[in-house]
Amino acid sequence: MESSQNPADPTIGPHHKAHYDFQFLSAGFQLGLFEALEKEPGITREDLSVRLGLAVQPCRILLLGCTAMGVVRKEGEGYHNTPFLPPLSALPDQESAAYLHRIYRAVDWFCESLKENSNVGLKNEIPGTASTLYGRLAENPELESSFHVLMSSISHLVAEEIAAEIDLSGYRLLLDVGGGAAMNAANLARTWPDLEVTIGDLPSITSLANDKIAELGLTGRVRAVSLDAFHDDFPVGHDSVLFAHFLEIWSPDRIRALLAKASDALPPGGGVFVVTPYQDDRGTGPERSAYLSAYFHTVASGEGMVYTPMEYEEWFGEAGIDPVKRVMLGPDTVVICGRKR
Ligand SMILES: C[S@@+](CC[C@H](N)C(=O)[O-])C[C@H]1O[C@@H](n2cnc3c(N)ncnc32)[C@H](O)[C@@H]1O
Repeated sequence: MESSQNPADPTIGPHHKAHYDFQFLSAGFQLGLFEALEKEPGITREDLSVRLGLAVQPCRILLLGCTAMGVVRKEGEGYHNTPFLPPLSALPDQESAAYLHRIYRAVDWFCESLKENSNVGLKNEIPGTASTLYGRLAENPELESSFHVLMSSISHLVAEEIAAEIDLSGYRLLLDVGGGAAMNAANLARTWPDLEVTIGDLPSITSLANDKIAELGLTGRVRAVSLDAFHDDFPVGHDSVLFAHFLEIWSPDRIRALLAKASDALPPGGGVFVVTPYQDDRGTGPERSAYLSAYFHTVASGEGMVYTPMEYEEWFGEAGIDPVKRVMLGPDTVVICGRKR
């Protein structure tokens, strides 16, 4: 039996109270509790209530929940973060926490989204008229910038591994479709000194990406251009295409169309690399594939989910791309590598 089918505690117990745990964590981030404890370890409850702008009793309730969960520790009268927190606090700075809070609210519409087969969470919680999260972000510049801060911090966790594990030694010009704020492009360009990278992303992102590229001193080898992957032709002349954290946003039909477009734009032997969250081929997990699928369906697009490597390999075949290998990056991310016939 695969581990994803065999959770440590198979009872419903921890799950039916999970909304409380989540609220303690979410409030801790939003109110700056963990940041305050990082700056002033051992601070007392009374001082914390002043720092966080909370009345004494609400602050006490927050601390009770966080210590009960084990994310905060009390020693004498002072409070400390525990080692359970850093993987989380590494992600949400205040800006990202504000963004995540919106997403948490939107995911509350999961059941309605399943019934309507549509991203009801996006429609009800993120202002704007576009049908996808990315379109609505373009309508909300502050939210868009928070999204990219957060996305970069998530991509950062695997970006170095991607650069270490994907062999681009045979390629000179990579097209990074939906490349966002250049996290992967920058790492790949640093790893492969002969490589040039074109990031194709929505117009609202390109100047953000180009500023980042300039800041990293990579202008000349990395550039961002405006590309709507569905409606524009892919720029010509590239010998490899990267889809990182991109294809899973979309439906199988749209993924097939994107892979066909990539294949058409490449010469024979051209490389195709899909970096995506991992779902095992039997469709049983891991957990992160389930969470992210709920997110894509309820918020991001209403049409995507985390697919299995086997599905990508079939879609590669239909597009005239031979699957070459799968590379796991930790337990939750896979790179599916292919070569155009
Ligand atoms: C989940 S982010 C991934 C960013 C980056 N590849 C990474 O791994 O960090 C998805 C990206 O797709 C872009 N995007 C969404 N719709 C797009 C479209 N139609 N054409 C091109 N890019 C698009 C978004 O702006 C965003 O930067």
